[in-house]
Amino acid sequence: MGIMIKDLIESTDLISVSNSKHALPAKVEDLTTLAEESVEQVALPIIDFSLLTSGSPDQRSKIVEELRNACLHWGFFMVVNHGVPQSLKEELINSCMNFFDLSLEEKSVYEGENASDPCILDPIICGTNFNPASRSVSFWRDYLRVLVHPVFNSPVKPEALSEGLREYSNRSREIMKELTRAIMEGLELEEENIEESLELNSGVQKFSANLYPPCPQPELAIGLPPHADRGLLTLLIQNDVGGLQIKNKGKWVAVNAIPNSIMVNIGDHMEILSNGKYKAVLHRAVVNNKETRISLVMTNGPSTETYVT
Ligand SMILES: O=C(O)CCC(=O)C(=O)O
Ligand SMILES: [Fe+2]
Repeated sequence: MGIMIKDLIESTDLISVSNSKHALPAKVEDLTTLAEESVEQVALPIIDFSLLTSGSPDQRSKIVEELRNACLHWGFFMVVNHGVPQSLKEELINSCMNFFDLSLEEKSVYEGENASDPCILDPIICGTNFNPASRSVSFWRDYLRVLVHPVFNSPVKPEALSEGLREYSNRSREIMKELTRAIMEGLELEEENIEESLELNSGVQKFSANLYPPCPQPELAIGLPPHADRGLLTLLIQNDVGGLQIKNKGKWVAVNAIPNSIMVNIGDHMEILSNGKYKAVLHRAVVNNKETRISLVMTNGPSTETYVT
């Protein structure tokens, strides 16, 4: 496989990324907004998940209303009291870090047979956006992507990854279903049974670990370019290093998760379900020159058989 960024910076003395494929042409991005300090930090709405599942009817209605406002004005919110133990989050982050620490040879098992065909998803794929053979722009990110539902997959190494991933897949699916129900309620589009009509119990869950090693010239590179997510809702957890920015009212703002929260955002299927009322908001990841950032992202979609209208 081609070298990954983590292995590249560990094997060489990379001090500059300008004139390399990691540097962005000024036209692609407004570079002045890439430096962390030039972007305003905002506090996203906080949703108390426990009140949805075990609050009084009044408490639940209040959360439904808060979700409505969060979806309408931000497309991103932080969920607290979600029931995912902090220990599971830490274990998952550690085992993903350990995965990236494997040798290139061990990681290359997951190069992906269909990597060049976006229509075929490999059950497990690991790679980087760095392509030494290409002159086009590439991004400062290594990744591992695993399809975890309806069929569960996991790399065999490190061993702890598989167990944590299965547990997190199950728990995040429950959170996603409950949030979807509450969001539908807030839209007054209460379907008889949203789980059934979207076949959520056989929904597609894709897990990605994104690794952003320190970059010598972060102002010239980007971790992940602006995009909106596929699916209904995306759940994101990360280590303590910031880097996520979202586009809000026409400008980029930095969002930092409060400890022990899960960041959730609207995907394009939810935008369609809400008849365009809730937008799948653009977001991107910037990099820094000090610390490695890791984000663990679970996208949750309907089943492959469902037409979302
Ligand atoms: O790393 C992040 O904060 C963003 C990751 C992301 O947006 C994605 O994987 O879709
Ligand atoms: Fe994303």
